[in-house]
Amino acid sequence: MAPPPDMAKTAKLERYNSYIRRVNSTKLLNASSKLLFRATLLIALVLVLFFTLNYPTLSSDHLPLRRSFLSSVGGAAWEKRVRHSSTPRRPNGFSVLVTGAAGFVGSHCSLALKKRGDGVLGLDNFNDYYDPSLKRARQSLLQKHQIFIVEGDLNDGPLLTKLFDVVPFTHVLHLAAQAGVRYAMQNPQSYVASNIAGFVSLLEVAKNANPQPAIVWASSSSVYGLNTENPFSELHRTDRPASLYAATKKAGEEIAHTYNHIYGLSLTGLRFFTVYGPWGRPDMAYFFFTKDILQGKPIDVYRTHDEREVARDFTYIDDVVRGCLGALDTAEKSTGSGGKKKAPAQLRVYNLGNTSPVPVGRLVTILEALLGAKAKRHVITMPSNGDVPFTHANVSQAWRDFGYKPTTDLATGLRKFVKWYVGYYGVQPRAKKELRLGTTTSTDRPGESD
Ligand SMILES: O=C(O)[C@H]1O[C@H](OP(=O)(O)OP(=O)(O)OC[C@H]2O[C@@H](n3ccc(=O)[nH]c3=O)[C@H](O)[C@@H]2O)[C@H](O)[C@@H](O)[C@@H]1O
Repeated sequence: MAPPPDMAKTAKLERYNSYIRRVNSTKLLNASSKLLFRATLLIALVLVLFFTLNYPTLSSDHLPLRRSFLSSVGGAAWEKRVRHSSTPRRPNGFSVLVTGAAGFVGSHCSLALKKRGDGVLGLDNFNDYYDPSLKRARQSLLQKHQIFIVEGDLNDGPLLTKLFDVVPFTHVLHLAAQAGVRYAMQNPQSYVASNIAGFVSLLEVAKNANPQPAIVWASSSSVYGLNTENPFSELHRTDRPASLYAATKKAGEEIAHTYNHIYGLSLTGLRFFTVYGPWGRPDMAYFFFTKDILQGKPIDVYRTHDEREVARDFTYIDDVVRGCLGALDTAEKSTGSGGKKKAPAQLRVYNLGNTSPVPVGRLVTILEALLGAKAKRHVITMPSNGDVPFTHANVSQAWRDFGYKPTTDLATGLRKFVKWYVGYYGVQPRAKKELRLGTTTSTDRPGESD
């Protein structure tokens, strides 16, 4: 029997309503799964960006990805900046790639080269071994002098290749490194990554370049290690490093030999002796002693196990810059091309020191006078941290080959450093008046802080 018409209508309405509910819930489901999908995509993107930009090691696998996110590399405008920065402005001027250009020695050398008309392109990874804002301030200073620093890592082979594709560098001044003797016990891998893997990465690209550049690079006085002959000569033993830092620099010298031997690269290693001065490195003793003395904090002054004072051949930055430029000026051309050696090439190593060691206690006394504040000296026996008791350079070879002659004693150099320090950090030393420190601004040129 057929239902009465009213009931049939109600049943139809009921079926219609349930159909609408089904359609609505499907729509709702579709909408929420779309939302879920988008949210997941967003979170994944944020995670990729986070890990890419914060990846803490120098793993080359991740660098191209990181670079493409930073997107500062490549493109016509970028290449134009790279070329402009590297173009010399004097006849027969050099075109120099300065690695570690935002570093202490790197920034000073870049400015000195630019000033005399050479083209300079910087490369720096702006790592946070010490306050990166100081590196950024040096970068701004270089930028004012038309020096462009490419932000990238030595272990990024494709980036280095790209740079050499764009510019036929005549020279490389390789100063990028993991510095610091004592920190090597805390972070050994960073020394291997920068000073060994990074150096090999650079040499691999340089040997394939056409023309091959001549390379001048920073070794270290620490390679003398447990050497007791005095003053240190390039002819002395360097096979007893006291720290991993020294071992990686010594490894660099051996690696330089290999690339010179196989590929005809012209290579000059410079053994720097405790370089100090304006725009210096905050991890070095003279720098953090200054900070701590001003803040009334105690400082550790090391003495040797046989109760003698620890001493260093502290070398002022301007002297070292002259040494670096002298080494570049006398570097012969590499002899290979396209990865093939054509003839024997130049291989050199030089001490760049001050030739007059000063005990650390004396350094503190000079700082006290300049700052007008007494240091809270905590004299302790040198911990087993890779430090050596003394350094003392014989620089006769650098003098003979490029006229290297240090001219700045520690008191003069520290006065220039303190003058820069108080200007840069905006502090007032009590001795300001007596010592005529004056003030300086953070825009002072390195090497011209007097
Ligand atoms: O000549 C070099 O090759 C090296 O010079 C410095 O290494 P270092 O001489 O140890 O310089 P600082 O760390 O500034 O130490 C200077 C002196 O102060 C001493 N010192 C350091 C720290 C401290 O708390 N107390 C102290 O008495 C050290 O033993 C050393 O004798 C640089 O840090 C290295 O990167 C560089 O390669």
